[in-house]
Amino acid sequence: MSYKIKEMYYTLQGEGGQSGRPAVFLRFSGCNLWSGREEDRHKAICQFCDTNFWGTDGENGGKYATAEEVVRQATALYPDGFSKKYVVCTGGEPMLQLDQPLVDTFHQYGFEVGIETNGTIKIDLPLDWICVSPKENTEIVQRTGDELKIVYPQGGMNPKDWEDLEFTHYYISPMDDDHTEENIQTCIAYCLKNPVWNLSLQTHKIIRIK
Ligand SMILES: C[S@@+](CC[C@H](N)C(=O)[O-])C[C@H]1O[C@@H](n2cnc3c(N)ncnc32)[C@H](O)[C@@H]1O
Ligand SMILES: Nc1nc2[nH]cc(C(=O)O)c2c(=O)[nH]1
Ligand code: SF4
Ligand SMILES: [Mg+2]
Repeated sequence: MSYKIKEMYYTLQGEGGQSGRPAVFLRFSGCNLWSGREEDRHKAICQFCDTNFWGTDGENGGKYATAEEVVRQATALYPDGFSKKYVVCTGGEPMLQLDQPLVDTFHQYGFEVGIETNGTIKIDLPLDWICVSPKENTEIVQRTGDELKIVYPQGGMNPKDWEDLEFTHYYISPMDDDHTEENIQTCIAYCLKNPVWNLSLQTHKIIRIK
């Protein structure tokens, strides 16, 4: 299996329960809810995406022929001799490409493996951290994990409808759009009223890292 990767870079996890943790971000190209082309955004199932996942032209992007090649590149981004490495598989939709050989190889090389997924594809992989971020008008088949992270407000989506799923942490993350400041206030008020939900900020945008 080969892998189409938009970019791979070393940074801090900006969102959710692992926020602040150094990690390699492995951004796969392609998504099942949007082509990634601006001219298609208005007809996409997911229209608010903040990410360029089209093609393989980013930092360390490309077509990788083997899992070993991917993991070797990820390892090279870390300081030498650190044994609790962490890779966040994202995209695009990482479940279109992430497979057992790649997860196994990351584990062999001393990585914990996390994922940021839209939840429309069932995960049958031994992952160390699963973040599901559901999108309106999709069927969520991955209904368990470590964190459920709802981008809010998101059309008519009601976080209450998601409280029965089996996650350890429940996060509300402000929609980044033309009304971000207002959305942050809406999210703060929502968490204070509904304390099952904790606020997650996109801290990498605040501190201006990738
Ligand atoms: C770009 S997505 C890639 C992973 C996967 N396709 C997904 O949607 O979870 C990474 C994270 O960014 C979030 N996200 C995307 N666009 C956003 C926006 N405009 N404001 C806030 N969060 C956003 C997603 O909900 C997801 O949690
Ligand atoms: N620093 C940083 N943290 C992130 N957490 C989730 C991200 C994503 O795009 O999946 C992301 C990202 O793009 N950058
Ligand atoms: S599902 Fe994720 S990657 Fe795909 S368009 Fe939506 S936010 Fe972007
Ligand atoms: Mg991002």
